[in-house]
Amino acid sequence: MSAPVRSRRTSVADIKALKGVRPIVSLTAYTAPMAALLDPHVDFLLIGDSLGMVVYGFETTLPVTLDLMIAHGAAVVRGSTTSLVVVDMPFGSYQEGREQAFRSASRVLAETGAQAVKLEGGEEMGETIRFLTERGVPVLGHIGLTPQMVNVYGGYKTQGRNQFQAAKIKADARAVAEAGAFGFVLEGTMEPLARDITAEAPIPVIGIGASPQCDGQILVSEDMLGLYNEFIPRHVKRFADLGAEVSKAAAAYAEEVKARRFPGLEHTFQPKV
Ligand SMILES: Nc1nc(=O)c2c([nH]1)NC[C@@H]1CN(c3ccc(C(=O)N[C@@H](CCC(=O)O)C(=O)O)cc3)CN21
Ligand SMILES: CC(C)C(=O)C(=O)O
Ligand SMILES: [Mg+2]
Repeated sequence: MSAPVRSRRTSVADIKALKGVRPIVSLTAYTAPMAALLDPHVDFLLIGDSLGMVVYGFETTLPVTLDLMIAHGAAVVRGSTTSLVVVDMPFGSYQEGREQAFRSASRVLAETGAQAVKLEGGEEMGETIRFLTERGVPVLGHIGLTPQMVNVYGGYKTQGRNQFQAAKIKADARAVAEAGAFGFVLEGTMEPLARDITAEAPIPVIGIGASPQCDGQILVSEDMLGLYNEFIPRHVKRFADLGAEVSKAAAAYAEEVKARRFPGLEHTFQPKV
C-alpha cells in the first residue's frame, strides 16, 4: 500500500500557523461528492448556512436548522480526508447565550466529526466564543457583512462604508481574536479597511468580498462554479460555467430519449441463451 499524502486532517493549529506564510484556501461544500472533489485543493471546507439559499431555495439563511447543518456536515466529513471541516452555526442556535451555543456546537462536533464551528458576530459574541474555545470547541469568527443580520440591515449591505461602521468592525475583529477564535471570516467590507484589519489581526483573516491582502480567501463553491444564478455578488469570480454544462447535458439526454437513441442495447440487460 502506498503512503497517504497527508496522514491526518489539517488542524486549527495548522490554519493559524499559515498566517504570514501563504494564503489559506477555502471553499464551501454541502455534500459528500463535492467535498471529495474539493478536498485535495483546499485547507478547509466550510458547510455554510448559505446552503439554505443555494441548495434549498430559501431567500435568506435564516430558515436553516441545526439538524440540517449536522446532516450536511456529516456528509462533508465522510466525503473528505485531509481538509479541516468547519460547520456554520445556523440562525437561532447560538444567539441566546453561551450555554445554548455550547449545547448546539457540541452536537455539531459530536454528530458530524467536524473539527470546528463558525458563528457570526463580533463584540457581542466575544463571551460566547471564549466559552466555546475554553471547553473544546474551536471557533472561526465571522464579521463585516453577517448574513444572519439581513433583517436588521434591510438587505445584504457592504460594511465599513463610514467611520462609525469602520470603528465597529475593527472593534469586532479585536474582540473575536481576544476571545480565542482561531481565525475569522471578514465578509463584504471596504477593501482598505479589510487590509488594515488583516495587518492588525493576530489570527488568520479569511476574506470574501474583502481584500487580496487577507490571510486567506473563501467563496461559495456553487458561485465560483457557475451553479448558482439567483444573484451574482461583486465578490464572485466564475472559475467555471458548470450550470451551462448541466443544461447542455440535460438537453442532449432529452433529445436522445425522445428519438429512442438512449438507452442503447449496451445499456440494457440481455438474457444469456
Ligand atoms: N450563493 C451565495 N453566495 C454568497 O456569497 C452568499 C450566499 N449565497 N448566501 C449567504 C450570504 C449572502 N451573501 C451576499 C448576498 C448578496 C450580496 C449582494 O447583493 N451584494 C451587492 C452589494 C450590496 C450593497 O452593498 O448594497 C453586490 O453588488 O455585490 C452580497 C453577499 C453572501 N453569502
Ligand atoms: C460565505 C461563507 C463565509 C458563509 O458563511 C456561508 O457560505 O454560509
Ligand atoms: Mg454562513
